[in-house]
Amino acid sequence: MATLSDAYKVIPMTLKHIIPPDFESLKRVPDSHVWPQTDVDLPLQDDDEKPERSIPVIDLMAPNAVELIGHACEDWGAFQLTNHGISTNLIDEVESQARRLFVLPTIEKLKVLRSTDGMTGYGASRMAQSFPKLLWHEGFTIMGSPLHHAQQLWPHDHQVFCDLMENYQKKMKELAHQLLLVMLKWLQVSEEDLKWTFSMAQGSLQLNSYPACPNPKSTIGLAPHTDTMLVTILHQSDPGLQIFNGKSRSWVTVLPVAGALVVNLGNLLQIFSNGKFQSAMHRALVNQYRHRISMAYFYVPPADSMVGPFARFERPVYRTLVLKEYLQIRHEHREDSLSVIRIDDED
Ligand SMILES: O=C(O)CCC(=O)C(=O)O
Ligand SMILES: [Fe+2]
Repeated sequence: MATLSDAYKVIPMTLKHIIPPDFESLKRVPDSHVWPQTDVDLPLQDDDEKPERSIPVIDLMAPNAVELIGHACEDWGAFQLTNHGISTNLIDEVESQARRLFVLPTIEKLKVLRSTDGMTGYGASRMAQSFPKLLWHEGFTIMGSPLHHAQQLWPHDHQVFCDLMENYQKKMKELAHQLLLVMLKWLQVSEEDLKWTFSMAQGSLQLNSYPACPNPKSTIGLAPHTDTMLVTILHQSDPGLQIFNGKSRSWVTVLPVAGALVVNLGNLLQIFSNGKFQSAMHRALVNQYRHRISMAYFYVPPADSMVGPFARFERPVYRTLVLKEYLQIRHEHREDSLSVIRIDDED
């Protein structure tokens, strides 16, 4: 079975794009990180968003959860989820371990720098190299056990970090699976259609750090993007996440709701659902006073699995291809990758 790491080996990053700056030492935003105003035109303000304009908050245990989730996937490609069964305690502990990592001196964090063709470890986001400007962000990616890296950071004190990160991934994987079953039900697709994914699915946990920024309006944490995989389950306790509302053509803030997790759909679900579900365009803004941490869990099929609209869709609007091949297209065409695999109407 080919893994995601195998697939990304052939799509290496340059070192320049992997090494984040020593944010702590920056008293102003360097030119390399200054974005054109049009890209950060909506500064984050506590009072500028009415909750009803933003993505829905859905109780997973509600009797009509399937319908609510189905509609949210169609209208927004994202929602906040409560009553999901993951304890607040676990989430808080994982966040505090993530913070423990990111507040280490840069020289320590560079000990676990991701390699140019690697998936795991410390570094800038993979998406960094597709933009002309750099991002006010640093990340740490985990797939399974983070032991190898954790023991380099904390030779005598890494067990808590490892146990929490492994436990969190296990819980996230179960929740992602459960959510996909709900989505399949709404799409009237049998579980069999994603059987291979379910039995071989991998996941990756992306810890995100957005240090407090001297001039938050001039830069961006994560530039607008959709996620590539099936679903992303995100925790944020400080605001910063925004989702693009295609209907009103505006960015809406996703204010953190205590205990809720944000679910957003990736490109693969848009493909599998034949465009009935959409992958949500989103971005992360930075702020002047708080060092914001978020945790994103990506649920990923094996790299050699087939990706295409479910068989129940008689007129597929996307062609079916191997995930590895899609990842290459995605790398080359970024947000246009779904149009590249679209089947034209006249055929
Ligand atoms: O930090 C956030 O709110 C967003 C993170 C994100 O979009 C990602 O990791 O892909
Ligand atoms: Fe994302």
